[in-house]
Amino acid sequence: MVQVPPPPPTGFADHASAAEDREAGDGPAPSIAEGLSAALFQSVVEALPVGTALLRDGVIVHANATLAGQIGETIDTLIGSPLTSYLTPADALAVQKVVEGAIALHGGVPVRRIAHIRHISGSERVYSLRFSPLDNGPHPLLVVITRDMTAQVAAENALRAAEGKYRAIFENAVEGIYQSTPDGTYLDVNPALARIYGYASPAELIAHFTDIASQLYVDGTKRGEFQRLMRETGEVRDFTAEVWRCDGHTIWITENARCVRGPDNEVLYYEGTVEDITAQRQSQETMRLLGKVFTSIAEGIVLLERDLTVRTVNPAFEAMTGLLRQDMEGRPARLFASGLHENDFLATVAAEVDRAGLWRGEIWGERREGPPYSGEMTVTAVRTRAGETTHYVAAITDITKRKRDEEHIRFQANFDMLTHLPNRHLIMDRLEQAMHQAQRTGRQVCVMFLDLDRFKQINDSYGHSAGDEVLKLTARRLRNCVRISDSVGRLGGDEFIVILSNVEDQHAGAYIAEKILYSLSEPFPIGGTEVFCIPSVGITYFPDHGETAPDLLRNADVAMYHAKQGGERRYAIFTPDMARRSLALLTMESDLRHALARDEFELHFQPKVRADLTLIGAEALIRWRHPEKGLINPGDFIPLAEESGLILPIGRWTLREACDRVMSWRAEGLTIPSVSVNVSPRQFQDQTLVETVRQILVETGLEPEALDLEITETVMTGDVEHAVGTLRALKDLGVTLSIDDFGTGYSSLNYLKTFPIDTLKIDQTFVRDVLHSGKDAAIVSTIIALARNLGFSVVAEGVEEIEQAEFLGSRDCQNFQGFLYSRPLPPAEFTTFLRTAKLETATPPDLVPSIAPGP
Ligand SMILES: Nc1nc2c(ncn2[C@@H]2O[C@H](COP(=O)(O)O[C@H]3[C@@H](O)[C@H](n4cnc5c(=O)[nH]c(N)nc54)O[C@@H]3COP(=O)(O)O)[C@@H](O)[C@H]2O)c(=O)[nH]1
Repeated sequence: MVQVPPPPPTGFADHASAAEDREAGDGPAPSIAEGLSAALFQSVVEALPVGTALLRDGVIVHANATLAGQIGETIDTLIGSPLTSYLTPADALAVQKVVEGAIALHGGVPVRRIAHIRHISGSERVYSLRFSPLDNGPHPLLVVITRDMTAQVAAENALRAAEGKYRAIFENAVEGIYQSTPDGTYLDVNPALARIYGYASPAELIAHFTDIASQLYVDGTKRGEFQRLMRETGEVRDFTAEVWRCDGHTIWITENARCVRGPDNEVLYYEGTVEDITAQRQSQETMRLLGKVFTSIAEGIVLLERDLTVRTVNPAFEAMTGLLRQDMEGRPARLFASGLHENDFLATVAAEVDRAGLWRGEIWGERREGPPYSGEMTVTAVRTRAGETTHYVAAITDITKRKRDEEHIRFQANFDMLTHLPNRHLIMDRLEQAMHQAQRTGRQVCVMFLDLDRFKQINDSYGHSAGDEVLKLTARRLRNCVRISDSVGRLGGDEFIVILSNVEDQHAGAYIAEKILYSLSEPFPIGGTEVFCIPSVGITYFPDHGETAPDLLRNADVAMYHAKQGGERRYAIFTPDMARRSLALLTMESDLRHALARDEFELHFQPKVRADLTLIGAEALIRWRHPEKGLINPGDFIPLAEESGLILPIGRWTLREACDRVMSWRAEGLTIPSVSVNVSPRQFQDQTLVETVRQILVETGLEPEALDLEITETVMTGDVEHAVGTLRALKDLGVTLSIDDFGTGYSSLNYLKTFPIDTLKIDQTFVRDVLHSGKDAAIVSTIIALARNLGFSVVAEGVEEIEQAEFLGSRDCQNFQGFLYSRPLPPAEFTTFLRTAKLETATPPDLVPSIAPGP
């Protein structure tokens, strides 16, 4: 049975009105308004837009129309019903607890619950139930005000859902998202931005940045640019910048941001997104670089479609072939010179690339104009991940020059560049081949070693290009002297080799040597003049004179050396004895190298006298006191010293020793008007000769006019201008000059008048037979007359008999040197000679021409 509640207290209306007024408030229940009539209060409650009920023990004792409408029942139906009966079970339980705790509520804080009220129609709506106790006691009266919250809760739920959604986007976005202040701090950032900038969390990032301009951007001006855009346009789009990461590395980002403004258009903050485009930029950069590689690489690159039409070519290919990219693109590739490759060559190459992944080889490439080029081509395939070929890349290098260079190098390796004859390497190879052939046929091979006798002189006198010309002409003449099946090679310098293969006997060598000597005895026309350059030829035969190519060559060299010793226009066939002598010479050369240091040289002196036995001078003649071989005469070692170059230090020693010796004799009161010293051709060519003479004169104190230098006629051949220059320079020092062995060489009468000569020495070979040979007598008479006419002094050497001296005197030669007066003497003996011989001593003026020159 429903217990009828007592009538509401007078204050109910007041209370309800106050509850309506303060429905959102959380203060204690207001006191019942005073001054309102109960009826009016009832009306007010009835009119309230919120449901209102009085509950006692949870049962509705009073309800207004709004509550009735909210439930869909009449007020009468409601009264007497527990409020919880209109609620969902879960809510009913919660409300029941509130009702049960109503006593505790009294005088306390109103309690609000959200609950679902079931409408009679079956629908449910969400309400805010606000309970306020009206009195105390075991069964307090509760005012409950119900307000429909369905729309608000739905809106709040929707908002929450939306917020959750956007928060999730914010939290999980791959792009960085931020809100930042115009003065350069972050208000909020998402985890992605923290990640991009290398921070552990958004909070760490936000805490770190106090000035974005200086802390974020590598280029400090970037932030200014960002802000300018914000100011001017309110947004930035695709704003690219390089920024610092937390770890000190830099990355590239792109930003899109906008300016968020307040109601007064003031800037509240910036919000924007950040994308890390480092990888993208790197790949763009890589693409850019690859593009650059493609356009700037020196190799020609052709990109081919699968069907072997040209996709594109690079500039290097255009430059290499003259073919234009626009003419090639989209067309079947024309890479190879027609006629030099099979028509389907490219297809064959592509098939090989499909099979093996690569093709590499040499090609003849086509050019737009001109001959084909020699190319090195590498073709590779561009494949999909699935392995399907989409393109081919052909890289081509023009190796025409390299090929030519290789050819040149091959030529250089085998041929002498000057004469184009086979060089040592190739000629030795040919010799070996000829030896093999001879072994098979039982025949012989003839090896001829040639050396041009005066080549060095030509080189020194006329220059290297003249020397080169002589070598080229020699090569041509040699080739003309032999059969096509024979070989001619150049070993280097002025050394040539001729190989006669398949010779029957040992006459062939001599025959060809004669032929060569005859051919090379013809003058060589060089630069408007003619020079002579005759070879010495050494001959060996395989197998008699050596079983290996080097042996044959070495023995031919030995034979050649002997031919040279025998004079010009000579050839020699090798004999074992020659080898022994060569060895002796080699040993001597080695000893000679040590002789100066070991002080093994000495000078002997031979007087020069006038017919009245006045001493006019002495000739210093070198001797070598060999520790084992005893005294060696200059004839046996001077040629070797010349050849080896040792003559230069030996010559310097001789000069100094001769001058010193004269000074020593003078110191002993023995006067020698003049000392003659031989100057060999090699010494004469030496650039330092004049300075050496000057120095020695200064250092020894000998007056220049007391030194006479004997040179041979050979200086008149070759570079005469240079020779005259040297002679003049020597003369300028004050020394006198004699031509030694006059009549045996190539004296040109024309040069005789040019050369600043003082004395002609008639060679002893003419003097020797002057009494018995009319010709020699005539030559001697002629030389004397020539000297007289040219204003030279004349000395006859090799005078052994008084009759010879008388004959010479009768021909107006008054100066003599020879055994008749004295042999060359060692210094000590020469001292005795000076002291004991009954000789007058001439003073230097006595050395001037004995016969005055004619007008
Ligand atoms: N570059 C140098 N050459 C030199 C030097 N010393 C000598 N020589 C040259 O060596 C050649 C041989 O000289 P040598 O054996 O000393 O013979 C000289 C005389 O001994 C010899 N002579 C002198 N009188 C007679 C004689 O009456 N009968 C005879 N049978 N021989 C005689 O003649 C040589 C002197 O010759 P020359 O120099 O031509 O006056 C010889 O060519 C020397 O030049 C040196 O230091 N440096």
